Amino acid sequence: MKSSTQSTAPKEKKGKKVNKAWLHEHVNDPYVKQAQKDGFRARAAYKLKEIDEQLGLIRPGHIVVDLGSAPGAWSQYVRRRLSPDGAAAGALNGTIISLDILPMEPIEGVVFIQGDFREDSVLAQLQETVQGRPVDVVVSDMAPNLSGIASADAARIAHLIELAVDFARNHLKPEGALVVKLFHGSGYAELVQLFKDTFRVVKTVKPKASRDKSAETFLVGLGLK
Ligand SMILES: C[S@@+](CC[C@H](N)C(=O)[O-])C[C@H]1O[C@@H](n2cnc3c(N)ncnc32)[C@H](O)[C@@H]1O
Repeated sequence: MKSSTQSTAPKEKKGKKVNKAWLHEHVNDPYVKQAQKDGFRARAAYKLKEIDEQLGLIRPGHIVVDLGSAPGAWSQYVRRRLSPDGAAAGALNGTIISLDILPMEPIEGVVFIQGDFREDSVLAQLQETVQGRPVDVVVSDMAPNLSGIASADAARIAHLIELAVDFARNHLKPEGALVVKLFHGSGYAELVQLFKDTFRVVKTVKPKASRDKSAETFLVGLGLK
């Protein structure tokens, strides 16, 4: 794993000026600095941390599935939550299964599956790894590569979230929780409705670590209907 704390840089198409501005903001970002100090691979760790602290989702003994896990900051956070002393490599009380299209540097005790969550064979591999055990928490930070065509991008995002909801419906404990990232814009209302149809309680959270100008927000479903 690269030693620098990762985040998503804007694509080249807007020119070098944008990338320079992004880089400036990135290196001065307090969450980037904190992530380096705390040994997290990405500032994204603080988004899940805040959601977890607000709603008390992840506890020692849990089985947690992390979808779209690379480079691994959320998995690192969950790993620490499942250690009795909160240590990065302490005894692990629980199970973490992480999945991403991209490779991910190993995290001690975390089972990693590399593959596209949209593919049946990858879902089958995940199901095999879960071994029929009821899952406590599913978290998904999956974000597709965006094309810039709003309707196509919204459809891709919605598809990934629908698949995560299907997985949660089939594998979560009745009182389990699903956290997904989604973006304001077209398709948002329908996805909130899908959550309301699936879960007893639905919350939206915009963590402080999620940049104000980013349209991203997080939906949390608690307890299957
Ligand atoms: C914002 S990053 C996740 C960051 C991660 N939560 C962390 O804390 O390090 C989004 C991830 O979703 C993954 N992703 C996007 N589409 C996917 C798919 N269809 N199947 C699996 N992973 C996917 C990307 O490869 C990318 O690594």
